[in-house]
Amino acid sequence: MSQMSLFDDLTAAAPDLNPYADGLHRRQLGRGAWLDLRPGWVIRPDLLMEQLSERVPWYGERRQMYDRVIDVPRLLSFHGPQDRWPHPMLERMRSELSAHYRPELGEDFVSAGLCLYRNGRDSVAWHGDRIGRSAGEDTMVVIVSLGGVRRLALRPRGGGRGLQVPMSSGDVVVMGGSCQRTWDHCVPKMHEATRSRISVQYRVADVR
Ligand SMILES: O=C(O)CCC(=O)C(=O)O
Ligand SMILES: [Fe+2]
Repeated sequence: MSQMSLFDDLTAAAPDLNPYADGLHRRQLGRGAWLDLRPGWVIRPDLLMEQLSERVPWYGERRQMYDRVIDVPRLLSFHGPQDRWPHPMLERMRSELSAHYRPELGEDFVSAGLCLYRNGRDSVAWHGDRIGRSAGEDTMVVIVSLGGVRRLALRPRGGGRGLQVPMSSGDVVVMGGSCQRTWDHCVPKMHEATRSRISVQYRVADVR
């Protein structure tokens, strides 16, 4: 094997990123909320998914629900600005997203929240990311989706017509403007068999 083809083989084995602005599309939701959709940002997303499944320190969470304690139906891992992040691609995505959105957002994304949906029974219930500044201010929450296809469902708070956005491996969805205050979102359970999925969410300081 020549040097060149050996080099090609090595680089071919790594996840990578397409230019973010290519194929980026904004959709206005109303009430000051919008979604940015960037399909196919990550190159070799399933490889990144596999590497993250192994390297991320996943933990389960239990929550009080009325008089019972129940398992949260997904695994989690949270990485703030002071932490060592478990994969260099997580930091590279953070800095490319920050560079793209900084002029509009006025600050950088600083945290990566990861969720692992092991199968179609794992899910996240209706909520807005309203812990911290996002309770009263516009912000952006970025979702990078890896692995099995799932849907992000959104509905206006207080009623009205909702929508569903399919998220495939390597796709990015950004919830922007007033979205966390004026809309709720969820990842519904699926009845069909589905591959596991990892969601990486980037947020600014003091937003959860
Ligand atoms: O799985 C996703 O992409 C969304 C997760 C989510 O909404 C959250 O963790 O706040
Ligand atoms: Fe959320």
